[in-house]
Amino acid sequence: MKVGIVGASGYSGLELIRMLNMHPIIDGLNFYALTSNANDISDIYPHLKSIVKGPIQKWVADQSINENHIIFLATPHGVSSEIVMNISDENVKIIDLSGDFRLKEEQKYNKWYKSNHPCFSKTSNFTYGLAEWNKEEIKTSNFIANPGCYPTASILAIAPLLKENLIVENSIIIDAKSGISGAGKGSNEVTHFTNRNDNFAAYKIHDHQHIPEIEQFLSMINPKENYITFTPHLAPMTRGIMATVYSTAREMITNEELQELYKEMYKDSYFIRIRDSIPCTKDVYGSNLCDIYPAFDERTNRITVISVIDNLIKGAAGQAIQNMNIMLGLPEETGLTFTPIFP
Ligand SMILES: NC(=O)C1=CN([C@@H]2O[C@H](COP(=O)(O)OP(=O)(O)OC[C@H]3O[C@@H](n4cnc5c(N)ncnc54)[C@H](OP(=O)(O)O)[C@@H]3O)[C@@H](O)[C@H]2O)C=CC1
Ligand SMILES: CC(=O)N[C@@H](CCC(=O)OP(=O)(O)O)C(=O)O
Repeated sequence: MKVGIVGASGYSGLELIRMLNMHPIIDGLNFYALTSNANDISDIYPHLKSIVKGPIQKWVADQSINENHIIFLATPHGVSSEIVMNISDENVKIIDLSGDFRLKEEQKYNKWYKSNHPCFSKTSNFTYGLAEWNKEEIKTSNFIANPGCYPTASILAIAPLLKENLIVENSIIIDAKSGISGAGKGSNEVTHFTNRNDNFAAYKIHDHQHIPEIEQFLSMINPKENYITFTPHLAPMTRGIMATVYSTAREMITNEELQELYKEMYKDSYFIRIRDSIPCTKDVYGSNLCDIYPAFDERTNRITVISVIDNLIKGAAGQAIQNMNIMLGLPEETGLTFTPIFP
């Protein structure tokens, strides 16, 4: 099985390389990038020396396709859609990590991504790759839109409550914190050390591209759910996302009942751990796990759910490999059973 990673020089691409290099059924990796160019990937990433070998090449539409059975697009939005637009081979499997094929309404894509989609009609071929809720569809798909990092943490936290119709419509507030690697490898004012170290900041209030993605999926679970309030923050850490999700309960529920509901809902989900203590980002650091802790506050009638993931793994590359496993008929955890890194 030969796999191509487009965007191999980026952060998610590097995580794909690390994990696919240990994957039991993958026997060839090809690397592609835009400007990065090297005879061997370890020339630009010395930490890979004598472990991973292979040149970084330019992606050349149909020629590069033929070199691979599966393609991961770890490329920015706008770039993934350009690449897909120029692929004519319907048999290749594509897993796109960008936001280009997640939204099912063209107007929403153009509005929230602030650009016109070059091939929106191709979106209907893509399945949203959140395996905990969509596994059957993923099994029969050749094209996967891998969920965004914030949507992964947020949807996994709140979906069980919507499925059981336990919360008041449009009462969801998501307060999310991300490590800086979520912004990719580029260096700019946002990622600058002095702006991020010892600092905490909110951004894109009411304007983040993950708002329609979360709303779209939640409304599929419960059609009455239309609008969320979502505020992302940058935390002074390299990796990790914590989503703290608040909603108003229709009726009183005990913490024990919440625990039972979540455990039952995710009993077949290898990567979800329902916690009876409050999780932190390091509990899942470097793993494909998502730890979830639900709690009811009888004074306010609100439910708080905390969810933590590693943005580069369950939020990107690990979830993409989980999807590949399911597409290939393998157990979803194949090659992904490593423990988190703590401390
Ligand atoms: N970082 C994260 O936590 C998450 C990221 N994502 C999504 O995953 C995708 C990748 O993100 P991330 O790894 O952070 O990004 P990076 O900025 O770290 O890397 C982007 C990569 O794309 C390559 N690239 C850009 N344009 C082209 C092109 N025209 N042809 C081929 N390669 C190209 C770059 O190559 P070069 O080095 O040559 O410039 C680079 O390797 C994005 O869509 C992002 O939104 C999703 C969830 C989480
Ligand atoms: C910290 C940080 O900057 N995070 C990125 C999310 C990365 C991601 O998942 O974005 P896509 O939906 O485009 O794939 C952001 O807020 O835009």
